[in-house]
Amino acid sequence: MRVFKFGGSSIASAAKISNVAGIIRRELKSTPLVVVVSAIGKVTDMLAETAALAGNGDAAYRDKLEGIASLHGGIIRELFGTEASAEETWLGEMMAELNDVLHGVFLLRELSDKSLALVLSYGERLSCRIVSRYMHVSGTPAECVDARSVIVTDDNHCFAKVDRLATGKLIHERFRSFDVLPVVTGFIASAPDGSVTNLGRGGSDFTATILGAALHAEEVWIWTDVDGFYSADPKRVPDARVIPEISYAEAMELSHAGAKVLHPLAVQPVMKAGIPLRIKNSFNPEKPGTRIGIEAAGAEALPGTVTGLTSINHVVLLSLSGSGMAGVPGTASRLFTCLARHSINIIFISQASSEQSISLAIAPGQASMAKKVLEEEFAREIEERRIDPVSVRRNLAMVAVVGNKMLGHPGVSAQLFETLGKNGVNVIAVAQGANEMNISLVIDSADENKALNCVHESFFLSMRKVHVFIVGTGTIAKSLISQIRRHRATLQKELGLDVVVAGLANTRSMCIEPAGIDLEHWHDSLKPRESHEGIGQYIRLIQERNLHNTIVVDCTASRQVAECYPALLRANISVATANKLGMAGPWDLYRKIMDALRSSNAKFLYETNVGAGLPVINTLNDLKNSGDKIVCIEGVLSGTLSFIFNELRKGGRFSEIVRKAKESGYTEPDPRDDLSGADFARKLLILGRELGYQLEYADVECQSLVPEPLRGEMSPAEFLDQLSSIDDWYVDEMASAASEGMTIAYTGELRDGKAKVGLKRVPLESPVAGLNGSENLVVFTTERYLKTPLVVKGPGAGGEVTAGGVFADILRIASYLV
Ligand SMILES: NC(=O)C1=CN([C@@H]2O[C@H](COP(=O)(O)OP(=O)(O)OC[C@H]3O[C@@H](n4cnc5c(N)ncnc54)[C@H](O)[C@@H]3O)[C@@H](O)[C@H]2O)C=CC1
Ligand SMILES: N[C@@H](CC=O)C(=O)O
Ligand code: NA
Repeated sequence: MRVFKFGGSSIASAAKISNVAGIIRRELKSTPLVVVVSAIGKVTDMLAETAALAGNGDAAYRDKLEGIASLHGGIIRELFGTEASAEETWLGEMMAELNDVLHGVFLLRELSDKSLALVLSYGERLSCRIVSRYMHVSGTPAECVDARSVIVTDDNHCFAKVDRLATGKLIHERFRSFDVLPVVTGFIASAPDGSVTNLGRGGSDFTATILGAALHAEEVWIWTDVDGFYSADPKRVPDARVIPEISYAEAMELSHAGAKVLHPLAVQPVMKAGIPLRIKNSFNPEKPGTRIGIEAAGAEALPGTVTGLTSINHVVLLSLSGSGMAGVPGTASRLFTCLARHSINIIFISQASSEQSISLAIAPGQASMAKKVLEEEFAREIEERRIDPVSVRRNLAMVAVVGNKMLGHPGVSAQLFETLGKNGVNVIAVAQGANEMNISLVIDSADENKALNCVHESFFLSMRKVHVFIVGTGTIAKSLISQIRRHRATLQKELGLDVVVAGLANTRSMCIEPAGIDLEHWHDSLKPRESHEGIGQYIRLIQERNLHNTIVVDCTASRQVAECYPALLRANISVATANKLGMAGPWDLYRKIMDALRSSNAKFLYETNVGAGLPVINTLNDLKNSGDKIVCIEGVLSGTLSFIFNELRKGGRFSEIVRKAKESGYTEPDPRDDLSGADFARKLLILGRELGYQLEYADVECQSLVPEPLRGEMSPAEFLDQLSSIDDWYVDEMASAASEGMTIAYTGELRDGKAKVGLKRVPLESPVAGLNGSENLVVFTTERYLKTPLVVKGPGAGGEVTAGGVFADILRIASYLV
């Protein structure tokens, strides 16, 4: 025999009741059933509101009551069709009776718990009769059983305590044998004087497990509108999944803090009797649901030590602190007694061993009252300054990780705090009981979703996500997007890493899609930006989204974007950038970035700032961090300038080569940034700063190849059109150098904190003269690499190699985050 309980959501309409009837009929084929029903969805709330209005002497209760009558009337007419009249007559009688009760409450303007319990009982009495009659007329003989005849309680009317012994006996007698399907009212019971009581909100679950335990049911199934206990609230954690099996204790831990699938009290009767409970979805009955039993069976349970996460969205933290608390027995006792006296429920408690402070989380609605009564209780100590005024911290949430197997398993809290820390979630208070089944944390409400998602991913999922927000949709960004698109599945398979491009923006348009932009058609998702905040709007929205493992990737050449780095880092958002205007920006910006980075848990990587995808910055830092001393860094660090002279050597014309460099994606958005030497100079500036020199851009000696007349305001296109005026000069210059066995190249050098870039004649056999295409050449002369310098050489510009370098930086950040 099984006991089935259907919640209000499962019977909220005629169609849903008929669906439930189908489930019952199907299951009856394999085992006898006892069915428990809640009130029809929302009806208990409507009854409570009606009663409250009547109690306040507000005649509007009649309209509410009318609403309740017509809700049930509609369902009856739909279910019973032409046979509805008998049921409608009965409904009319019930409503008249209820109206009398409410009228009394209205006249007296007094709503006692006893009257409220009576009013609320109509919800289950109505639903039970409707469901049982419907079963009956649709071919399954059934009868309505009023639980008041079998469940007896004390006289605490709205949260009554069950007399288990007497109840057990009555249940036995009533259900010793039954040949028609019993449909029992959930939630309600009777007091010793015969008045109606109820078992507290959600009490129908309790009715079901009391019946199940007394009748030695083989299982108790709670039918609801979700597939079972989720590993976290699916509304907040999209990747949450149904937990196949959990223990009774875990179910209680999970249902205490917010997971509203099951009333925690309901677990006790079946736990004692060792009867499994199952949570099932009446709208998805094929799903196995969650089985709650003695031990979570290994095979089916999710791997790992943590079973589930829960959260309470709004709590307030009260702290009682003061130097006069340590070593004074009785303070805690007075604190708790005082709160208990005022019926203030404590959700969370924490006291550190210094005994200087006790923190409590309570519901926000009780905070002011709690502060007031505690300050009265400790008035003397506060006056004598042994205890401080009670501090109240609002806008907080409580998150808990729960699991049987956390007991004696080192590393769970380490993993928990590490994940939160890397995501910049500040933990305000912590509590873990010695049963080690639950670690509860109080955090800022704004961080709740982020915390739940990163902790959930860390404990439950083999696939870890990073959310990438790209700025810029030009050459580098385009290559990056296509590299991520092509390589994503491999990363998922081989590294268990999902690189989700959650945002894109350029100067005019943007798109934010936390679940991931379709990278095949990313153009279509870009929408014009409405606000005039510039990129600030995008950055603000990224911060507001507050997704876990967020990386902003800068593929622009914009100063405005670079100026956002400090704020991003302070918000614990990591940055990977190809844009040099941060690291080579004014010293003040550079300092701000470095300061923000030091105080942040986020990462900031910029390998492509120098030599594009070539390992220049990482190589330099490896040398430096391992104790080598850099004597000199020299070579060619401009892909564009390298390309120009490599092509001139083959006989090309200057202006045409520059055009080709631009078309090949080597140049800066404005090629004058390359020809002026500025881009090269910035790279040496960055390397100099890496070495600890306080350099400004102006400190770099820089020779410009932009002809004087072309330096003014003009578009890159106009500039290119006018550039041919200097083609002949280069032809002559190359010829003159060649006549001496030399060639010209644009090179740079950083030595003793001094940097310079410019044109130079070099022998034809020198390595610089042997470069091809956009190749860069970086020569590190160090104490260790003195006779034979360390050389990094390869293409130093272009979409694919640069995007590859940015992608590698993203993956470095990801491997830190996940
Ligand atoms: N092209 C190359 O070989 C290399 C480029 N880089 C750097 O990569 C960056 C991008 O270069 P490319 O893709 O070649 O340039 P690009 O001109 O093709 O693309 C720049 C993109 O940034 C966007 N953008 C500019 N200002 C913006 C703002 N304020 N807000 C939002 N979006 C803005 C533009 O709309 C455009 O989509 C530059 O900083 C460059 O120095 C670094 C290494 C190599
Ligand atoms: N425009 C740059 C691109 C790399 O930073 C160059 O030409 O080197
Ligand atoms: Na590089």
